[in-house]
Amino acid sequence: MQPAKIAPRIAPRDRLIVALDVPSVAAAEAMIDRLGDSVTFYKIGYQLGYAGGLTLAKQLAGRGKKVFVDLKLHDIGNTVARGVESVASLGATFLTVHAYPQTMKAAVEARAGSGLKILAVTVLTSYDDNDLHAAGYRLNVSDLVEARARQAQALGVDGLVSSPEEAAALRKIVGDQMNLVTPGIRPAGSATGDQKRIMTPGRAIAAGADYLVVGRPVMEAADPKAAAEAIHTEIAEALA
Ligand SMILES: O=C(O)c1cc(=O)[nH]c(=O)n1[C@@H]1O[C@H](COP(=O)(O)O)[C@@H](O)[C@H]1O
Repeated sequence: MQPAKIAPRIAPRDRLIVALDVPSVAAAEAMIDRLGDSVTFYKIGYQLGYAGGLTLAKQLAGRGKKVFVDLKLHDIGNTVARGVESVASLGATFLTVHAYPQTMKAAVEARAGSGLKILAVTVLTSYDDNDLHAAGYRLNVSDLVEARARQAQALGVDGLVSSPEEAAALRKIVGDQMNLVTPGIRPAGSATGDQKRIMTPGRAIAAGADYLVVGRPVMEAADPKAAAEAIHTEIAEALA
């Protein structure tokens, strides 16, 4: 595959974002200790966020780690805006919102003047065309991802969350101005689980992804640090 344009500004080791999908701050801290220098960027989502994880997010940012707060906000504009302001005060780098126009507009306006970047979730990586149709959509995954990417770009959103399967097409649409953040990463041989649109780390980077979000392949590995380092090796090889 022809490598797509890759944003040069991101330090290679910051391209791996590990999802701290654990039930407690204690479990998260134990994993952070185990991973040590091999992980610079952590994602805190529903499971940990609702169990004290937002306080941990602030502490991690204070300790020099980058933090992605994954709350996938979607509400009336005023509520989204006030929520974004609260997350901005944590010192996080990324916050997710669902890619609906009112939500994206409110989030972008509310993050102004902070260091927080807004990521719009296009179509969840656990969805395929049949799942979208079952939810009442007439568009296929690729068409809906592209339509939402165009809306997000027009509204000034900082980045997109999609499967790496869409990364090459998205890069052509949004150029290198938006961060492409891709979950659905599965190193060769690892279990797919509930993900449907997946790629290996190396192929995702070659397709144009800026950041790879990885949960279970690192968090459930017998040696999480070795699993993270193996992903760094794949990323480095794809960038070379
Ligand atoms: O926003 C996300 O981070 C996200 C969007 C998406 O479309 N798919 C997706 O898997 N994620 C998150 O990425 C992580 C993937 O975890 P694993 O499937 O265990 O690697 C989870 O924390 C998900 O919540």
